[in-house]
Amino acid sequence: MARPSIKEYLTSNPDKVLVLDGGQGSELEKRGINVATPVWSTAPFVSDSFWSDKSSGDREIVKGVFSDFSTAGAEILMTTTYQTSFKSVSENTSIKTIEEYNTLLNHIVQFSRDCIGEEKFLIGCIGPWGAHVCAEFNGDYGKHPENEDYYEYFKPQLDNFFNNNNLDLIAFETIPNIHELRAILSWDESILSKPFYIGLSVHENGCLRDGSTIEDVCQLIKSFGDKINPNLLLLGINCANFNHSADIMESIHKQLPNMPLIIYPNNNEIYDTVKKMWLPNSKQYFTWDTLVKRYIEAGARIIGGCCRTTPDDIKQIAAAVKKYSKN
Ligand SMILES: C[S+](C)CC[C@H](N)C(=O)O
Ligand SMILES: N[C@@H](CCS)C(=O)O
Ligand SMILES: [Zn+2]
Repeated sequence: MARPSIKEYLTSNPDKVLVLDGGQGSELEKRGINVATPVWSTAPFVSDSFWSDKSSGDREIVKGVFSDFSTAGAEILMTTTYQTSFKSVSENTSIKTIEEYNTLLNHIVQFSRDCIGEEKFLIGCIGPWGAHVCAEFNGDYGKHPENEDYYEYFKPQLDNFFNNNNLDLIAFETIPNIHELRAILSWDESILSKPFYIGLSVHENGCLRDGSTIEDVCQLIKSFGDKINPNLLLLGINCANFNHSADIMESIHKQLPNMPLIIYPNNNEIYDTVKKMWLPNSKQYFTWDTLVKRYIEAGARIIGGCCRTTPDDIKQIAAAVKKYSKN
């Protein structure tokens, strides 16, 4: 394989900060793909013509997104599989069986790998349980979130991703609820058998979207002590408000100083879950240059952008990473 294991890479290059790509789903949308569907950015891949017609327009758009994020400086990129859980796919598309589902995931991962080449790292993206019911930005998991069988929900995607050598790292992204976080942390190496990270969905006030404080979250992680799954490589926040992202990172770093962090905020807009569109919010008070400097000082090892960030954002992030990291 052309690349080392990501765990080995981060350990043997302790000053290296990797540049991640930007908001894949929103970038596909900007370029004309309709992702306002129950499967979000999986939409282009569930159409047969995407695979049978090698010159399909959607194929060119997806390739273009990978290519432009790579050229902008991304060294680690994600599959567009945020809302590709078996539940979301089987309830909303013509794909119904586990066999068909595995074929879909295998195709998407191989296509993504072909787009980025063998040198760059590829993340298998998994959205939260709440993505299916559009609760990733309010953390509302119903009356008894503690009773939900999160493993049953994630298992088909996990089984596929953990067996796919094209993937270097697995992402649990935009996790808004502490019960879901507790469940993920409770799974040992027999379930989460290769490197993974957890990206928390946090409110601009610094709390997890369900209202749990960052202290609650860090305490929960500390409570695992040395029983924590050694494959948990990084913790962080994603799709957080741009303006507040560095404050939140610093607060996590203060409480978990030895935890390698990952951060990729959105561009400050707010997602309207009914219209399935991004709405403008207050303006951005900082530049990427200022934020990236603070992220690195607060222990970030991977930095990128989430929804509505573009290749131009990644270019600015890459320049700032070059300026402020010692790699
Ligand atoms: C804006 S994306 C990160 C989330 C999409 C949402 N789960 C939906 O289904 O509309
Ligand atoms: N990485 C996801 C969004 C997470 S909020 C995507 O771009 O679709
Ligand atoms: Zn996002």
